[in-house]
Amino acid sequence: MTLEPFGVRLRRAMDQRGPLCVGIDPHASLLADWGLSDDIDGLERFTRTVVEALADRVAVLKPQSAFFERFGSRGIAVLEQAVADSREAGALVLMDAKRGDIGSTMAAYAATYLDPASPLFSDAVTVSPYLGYGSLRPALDLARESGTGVFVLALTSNPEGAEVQHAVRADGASVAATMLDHLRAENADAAPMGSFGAVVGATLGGSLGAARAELDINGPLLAPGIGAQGATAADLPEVFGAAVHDVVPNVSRGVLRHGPDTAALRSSAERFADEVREAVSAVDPAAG
Ligand SMILES: O=C(O)c1cc(=O)[nH]c(=O)n1[C@@H]1O[C@H](COP(=O)(O)O)[C@@H](O)[C@H]1O
Repeated sequence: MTLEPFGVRLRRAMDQRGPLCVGIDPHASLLADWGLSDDIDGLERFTRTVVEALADRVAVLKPQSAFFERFGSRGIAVLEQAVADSREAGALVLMDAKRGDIGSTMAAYAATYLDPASPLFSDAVTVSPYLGYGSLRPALDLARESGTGVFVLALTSNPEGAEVQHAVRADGASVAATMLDHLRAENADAAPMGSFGAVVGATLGGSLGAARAELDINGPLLAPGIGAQGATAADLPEVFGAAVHDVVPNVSRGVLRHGPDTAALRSSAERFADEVREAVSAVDPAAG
């Protein structure tokens, strides 16, 4: 079965479920707060609880691979199950793996997450372009073929990102703006939105500089940083301007800290989703 392009599926999910992405980040400290052991059983129970609470209602779930890799092959098995169960319940799965390597190795990462035959097959994956945007080509091509998506780190939510991402090339363009340019070209002619997204932190306030004018990539903008990193839904219009209509805000710890109670996880996700809806609806899509 061939999937519709990821951008089509994502826009539909955003319209139907609201644009929120909830991260599945089983930090050791969260396992402890939930009364779970820091072992494979704790990981499995934490993950199953989040998936059961949210996969039938949020647009996107974003498992953070690092927290599963930490437990070796049994952690990966929990991740595989979470991906399958989440997709089965109707959530799109964005695998947060932030892979990036030379093209020939990138092809193997692409096969891991974007080949429908893979046990970790996901709807989209995060990648790092800092070996050069062109090194991502195998992932971009496989995503196009398999109806999946790729999210490229452009302006990350952490303060250390600026030294790389705001660096200016000989032609005057910043590194981040260059990534956004590449993505715009990748998404050209796609409707209602392309499958190739950028990661732009919700924490960046007014500090995007010239890159803010480059956010119109005709693709999704994953915006982590709401909740534990200090940003709020109300910050989104200032950071993104009219591009806020393409933003998929991510909250991980801000929701997860309400577990293990299922109802509390759900109402927290609903609250964030309502706040995002309200902030986004206040922005005129035609505004600059
Ligand atoms: O790609 C990401 O998701 C990401 C990019 C970024 O710039 N900043 C960022 O925090 N993330 C991820 O988003 C999640 C944020 O988690 P919380 O701070 O708990 O909401 C983590 O899984 C991060 O790895």
